[in-house]
Amino acid sequence: MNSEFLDLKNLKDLEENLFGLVSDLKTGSSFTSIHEAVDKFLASNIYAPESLPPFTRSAVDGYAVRARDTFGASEIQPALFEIKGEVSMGEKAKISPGRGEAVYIPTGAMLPADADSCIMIEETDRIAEDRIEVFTDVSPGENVIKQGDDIEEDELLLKSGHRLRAQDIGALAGLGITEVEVFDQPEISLISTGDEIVPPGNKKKDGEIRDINTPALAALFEKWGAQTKNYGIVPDRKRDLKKSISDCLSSDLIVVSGGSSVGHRDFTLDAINEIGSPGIIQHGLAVKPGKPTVVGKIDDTLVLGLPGNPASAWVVSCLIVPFVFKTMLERKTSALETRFQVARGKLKNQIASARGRSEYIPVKFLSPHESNLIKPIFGKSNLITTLVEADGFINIEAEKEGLEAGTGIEVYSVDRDLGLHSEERVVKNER
Ligand SMILES: Nc1nc2c(c(=O)[nH]1)N[C@H]1C(S)=C(S)[C@@H](COP(=O)(O)OP(=O)(O)OC[C@H]3O[C@@H](n4cnc5c(N)ncnc54)[C@H](O)[C@@H]3O)O[C@H]1N2
Ligand code: MOO
Repeated sequence: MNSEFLDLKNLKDLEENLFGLVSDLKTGSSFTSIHEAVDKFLASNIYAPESLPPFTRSAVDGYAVRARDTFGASEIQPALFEIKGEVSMGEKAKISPGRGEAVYIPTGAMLPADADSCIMIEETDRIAEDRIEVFTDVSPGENVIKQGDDIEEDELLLKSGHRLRAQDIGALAGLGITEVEVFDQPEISLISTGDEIVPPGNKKKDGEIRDINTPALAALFEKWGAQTKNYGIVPDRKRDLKKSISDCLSSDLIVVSGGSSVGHRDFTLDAINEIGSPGIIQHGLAVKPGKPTVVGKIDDTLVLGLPGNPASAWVVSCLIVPFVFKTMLERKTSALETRFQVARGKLKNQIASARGRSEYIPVKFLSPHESNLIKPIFGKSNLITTLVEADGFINIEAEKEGLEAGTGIEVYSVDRDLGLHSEERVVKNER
């Protein structure tokens, strides 16, 4: 193949290739405290070791009774109950109500053995030290949280591969699970290439450009649960690039930004092929932006060569890296279900698109709270503020020549707050 003509594969074919490449990459696991576990991925199923709640409890402040004794009670014809005592919070219920008897119970306390329901205190009137009138009837189970209502002993709570959220931590704590087995975070090394690229904090000379990709991608990958290592900026010399990739081979994934095309100073391809096998798996992706994407593998490390243009590097990362993660962590997914947050939008403008590559266009919700109108944010893939302005992307499939105004379409975003901050985040009023 003349290397100047890329063999553009579509995303689905790439995923099939990747699945084979990644599924044999081992992700270790270790036990971690639930206090450290948020956002980590479970490495084993979690079953409830006990029921939650562990005992049947009252859902109200009131009286524990036998429901059948309240039958027919009303405002006009209250039922009379004798108070037998009370249940203390945090203790075993010792007194049980017999026929026509009530036991005072606070919200959350253990229901006495023979009681099956509770009456709210405001439905009663204390007419003597040991006597109440009850103005309503209750049915068995009313105002009661049964043992195991939350979860039964041995029931599956969370599946392996699930990414732990704050509410999950609460459920684990409630069940007395203080440590969980989680997958080790995949390690991603980031290498930026280009003689013109300088660190963001540096003074720059004419012709130099500050590094956008490494900081942006490190933030993105960490948000997805990876550990990132920033190798730094490597000049456009094959020897240097080979050394930097070789230095990072202990990582699960190496992401090289820039140098993925076919220019005289684009060495990603050669570097990967020369370091080890199997080397380059694919060069060229039928995605716009992102055409010169490189995928390779050196021993047990996957290497992703991203186009240097910031929007291209971003789109390709969004399309490929979550798939790699999911495959590594679960080791059983054959297709990617959820890569992004998804919302429905309606195109304000007509959009043209060239056939041949599946195109990803940044869009912005015009009025997130009233309608779902979206407008495309056009700009070359060398720009970054198009992405800052955007709420997400739409996809125009490779075989389509564009979309009509008014078309309803899915908007994909890596942000959880899809569309909610459009108004505050305007970078340029009109492009
Ligand atoms: N003859 C051809 N030229 C180009 C083609 C092509 O098919 N034939 N494809 C174009 C496309 S599409 C893209 S995308 C770029 C990809 O080029 P590279 O991956 O080799 O990337 P570079 O040349 O190193 O950089 C491209 C561009 O991006 C800037 N850049 C690079 N790294 C960073 C960074 N970390 N932060 C900010 N900006 C970065 C770099 O300065 C260049 O302007 O190739 C086209 N050319
Ligand atoms: O594919 Mo390039 O990534 O269009 O800008």
